[in-house]
Amino acid sequence: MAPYLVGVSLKMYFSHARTLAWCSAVAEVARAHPAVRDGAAELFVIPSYLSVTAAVDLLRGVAAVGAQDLAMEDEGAFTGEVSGAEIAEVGCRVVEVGHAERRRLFGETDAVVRAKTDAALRNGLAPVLCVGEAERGDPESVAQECVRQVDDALSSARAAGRNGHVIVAYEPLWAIGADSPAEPDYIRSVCAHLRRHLDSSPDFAGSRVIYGGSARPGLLGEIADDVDGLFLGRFAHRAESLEEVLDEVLSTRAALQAAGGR
Ligand SMILES: O=C(CO)COP(=O)(O)O
Repeated sequence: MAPYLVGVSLKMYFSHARTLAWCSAVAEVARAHPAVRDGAAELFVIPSYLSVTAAVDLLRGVAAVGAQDLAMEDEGAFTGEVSGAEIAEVGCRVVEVGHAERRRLFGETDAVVRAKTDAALRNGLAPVLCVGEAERGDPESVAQECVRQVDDALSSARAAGRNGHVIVAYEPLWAIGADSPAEPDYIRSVCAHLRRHLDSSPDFAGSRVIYGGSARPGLLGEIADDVDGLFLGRFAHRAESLEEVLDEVLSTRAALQAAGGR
């Protein structure tokens, strides 16, 4: 059975000191947890840039670390930018691309997302490619729109003949920062469609689909058949919540195994 991927973005919520304390607490939880020890769960953590190298050290052996953004270029006169090359150099394995907040607040266009996805893959990083619809719709058309976003984001990398592992984070924009996630059936339907689509792309074999948008303890068991994991935000700010999610990975796998699924 493939491991569930449990990712956390800390966005810009924490100070450096709080990030270090959180990473230490998460490392302790993860080291002791059978879901991580036995490979049932795979963790990744995405702090802000300045905390990335400390997080790599604190989480070594228990969680991959990533950055929340990367430059389109690999080096040069680009003040304020951080290259995928440097992100990989300091030990990151993943990088977020095209998060809804970057699109909405910082003007990231589809062209930028294409270039950053290519930059991630060019540097051996797995892009955590964020896709999602602006408004709640019918799951079939939402899925088609998400597939369009994925294919658009991957198009430059494809044209350059790249392949690799992509983590598609399905995040309905209306569920980000909300009180509750999208309904389980809605999530399942969109994610199942996205998974079928990725499975038909041999150049990105092994790619996974995770759900984010007010994801929290209690959700995984409701959607587990059709997703490869969760992308958590606010509801992972307590290390205990992450522990609950890891508990659910074990109970969910046991239930699926008993039912002969996944
Ligand atoms: O955007 C998200 C993760 O990247 C989701 O954030 P929240 O879970 O805080 O809504």
